[in-house]
Order: sequence, then C-alpha cells, then structure tokens
Amino acid sequence: MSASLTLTRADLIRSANFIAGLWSEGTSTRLDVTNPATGAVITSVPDSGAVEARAALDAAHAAFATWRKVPAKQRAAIIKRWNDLVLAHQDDLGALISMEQGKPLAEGKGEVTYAASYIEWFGEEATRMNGEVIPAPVSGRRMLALKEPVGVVAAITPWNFPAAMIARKIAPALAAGCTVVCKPAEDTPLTSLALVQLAHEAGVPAGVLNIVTASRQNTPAVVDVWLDDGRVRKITFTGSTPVGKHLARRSADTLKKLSLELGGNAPFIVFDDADLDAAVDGLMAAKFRNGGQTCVCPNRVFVHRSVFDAFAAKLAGKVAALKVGPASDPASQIGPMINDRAVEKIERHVQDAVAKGAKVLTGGQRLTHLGPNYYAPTVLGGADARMACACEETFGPVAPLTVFDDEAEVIAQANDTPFGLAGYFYSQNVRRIWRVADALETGIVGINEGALAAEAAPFGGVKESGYGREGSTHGLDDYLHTKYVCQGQLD
Ligand SMILES: NC(=O)C1=CN([C@@H]2O[C@H](COP(=O)(O)OP(=O)(O)OC[C@H]3O[C@@H](n4cnc5c(N)ncnc54)[C@H](OP(=O)(O)O)[C@@H]3O)[C@@H](O)[C@H]2O)C=CC1
Ligand SMILES: O=C(O)CCCC(=O)O
Repeated sequence: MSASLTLTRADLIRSANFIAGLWSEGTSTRLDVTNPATGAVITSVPDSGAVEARAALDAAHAAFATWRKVPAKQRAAIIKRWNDLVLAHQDDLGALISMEQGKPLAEGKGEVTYAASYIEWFGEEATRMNGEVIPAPVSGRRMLALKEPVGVVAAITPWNFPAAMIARKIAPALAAGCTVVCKPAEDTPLTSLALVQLAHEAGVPAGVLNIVTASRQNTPAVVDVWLDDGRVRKITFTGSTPVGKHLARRSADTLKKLSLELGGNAPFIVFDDADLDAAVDGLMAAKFRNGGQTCVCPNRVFVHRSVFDAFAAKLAGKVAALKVGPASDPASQIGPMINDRAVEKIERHVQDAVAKGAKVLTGGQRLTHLGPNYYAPTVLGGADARMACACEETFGPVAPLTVFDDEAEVIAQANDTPFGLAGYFYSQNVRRIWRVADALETGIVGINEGALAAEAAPFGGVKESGYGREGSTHGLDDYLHTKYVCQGQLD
C-alpha cells in the first residue's frame, strides 16, 4: 500500500518568489525541483539572481521601520497564528517535505511538529524581550540596558530539515522585530515557500518576510548581494563549514552579526559500564534519523573492547532490519539520500574505510534497484582515525565502529577533530558521567540519550561547528542587540 504524497491544498505548492507581500515570478530562468526517490520533477521555481535579491532586501529594509515598532504582544499573536496554521496543515507540509527531501512520511510529518514547536516557542519569547535596570554607581543617574532588533536578517537554510530550519531562524527573527530575506537550499525550496504562504495568511505584513529561490549555481549571486549590503545586519546560516567560513569572511566588511550552525563530526562513546541495549537504541535514533543526514548524527562510534562484539552484533542486526524505501511506502524507515553528490560521498567514505582495513558488518552498497539515490544502512567494524569517515562528516546511514581501551584515550580521540557540535556517551557510572561531559569539546552533549534537540534547548556548536545558538532564550538573543541608555541630571 502506498501513502498519498498529494496535497489537499494544492495552492501550498508555490512556484514563485515572495517579495514585498506578493508572489512574483521574477527571472524567466527556472529551477526544477525533483523527488529524490525517483528523480521526477515536482514543479519548478525561479532561478533568481542579484535583481530579485536586491528587491527582497529593499522590501525587508523598508518594512523594518514599522515591524520593529509593532507591540511585542501583536507580533506574538501573529507568530502564534502562524504556528496554528502550520499544525493545521501538518499532513500537507509533511507530504511536501517527503516529496522534495525524501524522508519517510512519518518523519516528514514529525518534522512539521518539530518546526511548529520553535514557532510556538518564539511566539511566546517575543513578549519576554526584557531589558535591565542597572543600579547606578553614582547618584543622579538612571541606567538601562534595552533590547533592540538587529535589523534585516538574511537566512540561508539547508535541505535536510526544510521546515525546521526555516522555523528556528525566521520565528525568532520575527519575534525580535527583525525583517527577513531568505534563500532556501536548491533541493528543497517548496516547503519553505509553503511556510511563507502560511506566514502571510497568519498576518505577517508585506515586506517583513521575503524569500528568493535559486540554483546552486546562482546562489552566490543572490547571497553576495546580501553579504555586501550594509543594510543586512545579520546572517543566520545552517550548512557546511566551508560555506559558513565564506559567509563569515564576506560579512567582515560590514561587520554583520552571525549565527553559524555548521558541520559536525559527533563522537558516540559506549563505555564498558553502559546499558548496551539502551546504547544500541540511542545510536539507532541518533544515527539513522533522516537517513543519517543530520549535523548532530554520530559520525564516529567508539566502543570499549570488552563490549565491542556484543554491541556490534546487536547493532548490525537492527541496522540490517531497517526498511529502506520511498516516502510513499508507509513501512519505509530510511528514504533516499538527497542527491547524487550525497550518495557519491557516502560511497567514497565506505570504499576508503574498506581499503584501509574496515570490515562491512552490514550494508555497504548502493541500492540501485530502489531508485537513483539509495544507499544501504551500513555498519563498519575496525574503523580508525586514518579513514575519511573519521575526519569528514559522512552525512549518510553509515556507522563506523572503533574499538578503545580506556577513558582518557577515547576522550582524546573524540576531541581530535576541528569540529564540536554534538557528542554522545553511554555509561552508568555517575563520576565518569560528569568527567566525560565536562571533557567533551562540543556544544551539545547527550548522556544516555540519542535524541537531543528541543525548542527549549540551546542548539549550536563550538570550534569549526560554528557559533550562536538556536532555540531556548539564547535563540532570541541572537537576533537582538543591547542598547545602554543613561539618563543624567536626575537629582
Ligand atoms: N550543518 C548542517 O546541518 C548541514 C551540513 N551539511 C554538510 O555539508 C555537506 C554538503 O552539503 P551542501 O548542501 O552542499 O551544503 P551547503 O553548505 O553547500 O548548503 C547549505 C546552504 O548554503 C547555500 N550555499 C551554498 N554555497 C553558497 C555560497 N557560496 N554562498 C552562499 N550560500 C551558499 C546552499 O544553497 P544551494 O543549495 O543553492 O547550493 C544552501 O542553501 C553535507 O554533506 C554535510 O556534510 C549540509 C547541510 C546541512
Ligand atoms: O542537521 C541539521 O541541519 C540541524 C538540525 C538537526 C536537529 O534539529 O536536530
């Protein structure tokens, strides 16, 4: 039986840019949006360039003057209406995510709930942009720290969570009183366009939220306009570290504020005192969510020698049982990868590991009989630090297992990477738990837990995984600056 990937509200499939409150075709050049399960074209969107980018920025800049003055309670009400509409259209949005991104339908619908949780959270946070009254060190003065929106925000989003990444960047921006220009990934523009349509229906005023679509080839032309223009006061980006560094360099001339949520190389450590069944379940959840295409996915799995064989056997059994297939099959647990480049990277990592001595415990090949972009969920034994899969983010359903002997050695290995987004470990020893949590050089730590993200938690990395935090109260702060106001002559 196949699940329906059609929409009840066909008008949620938009094929234009949204600028200054209007859907506009802009350039006549088009970009096909395809279903990664089949390669079939779903629709096309504008392959925009500098002209559309500038128009979107002009609109956002003009709207900032009024949006920032809208009372927080009114902004909150609009954002909460947006949340209600997103939830009301969960089935359609979930189907759209699955169509263009490939994740199983249950995961697509789950992502809608996850995205909405950020919208709801920041709708509430909008009313809590409290400043401070500072006790003055001298008499006759009143000293205040006020919170103000930073200005126009450029949001550049990836394809792996096309709804959640839009939500957790745009909702706090709107809550803070900022206006937005957005460029979604070339592979997944449709979900973001549908979310913008719902934001418009929720009452977000014209010019406050603008979105421009572009191909990989034309994306730099769009984003460079925003990078070079001093009216854009903040860039918020999720994606690869090289692109994040490029954005930081190009923002330097106008000193924009930046939130960069970049690649990871997460360690997952199973100590000899771990609950092995819980550790296997935690790894399954953390590693195979979204087919392994998640920045917080464990990329290197370290298992203590004394439990290695038992852990590897349990894990390989569960991974071999995963059902791979299209989103339209309700039994599918792993969908296609996003595109051919992604599958090629996974293939390269597995071949490199095997050539250097790793053993395939399950999987290890493309599943061409299913379609163009499928790769079998894979477990590798005997992985080590020389292998590409230990140094680069694989971003696919591959779990490379490395044996270790003692705690100090494994912590050194876990931290031996330029990245520092998430780290996980399983242990029942309370002293070890806090020692290891303190020692891991990551922005996020999971202790006996594989599913970490939540709207109330600060999400973000250290080292070359970026800076800034999304979600939680810190996620609003990233869109605000602090103005110190001092009044004298009070005596
Ligand atoms: N931290 C994370 O969550 C993510 C990490 N990644 C990592 O990056 C790898 C490659 O994925 P990929 O999709 O290529 O990631 P990218 O970093 O290239 O893409 C992310 C976003 O940045 C845009 N972008 C790309 N180049 C530029 C540029 N020169 N100037 C401005 N914006 C740009 C993309 O647009 P367009 O799509 O049009 O190119 C997309 O919107 C993955 O295998 C994974 O390791 C990828 C996605 C998310
Ligand atoms: O992978 C990413 O791009 C970040 C989102 C992951 C999450 O929210 O758990």
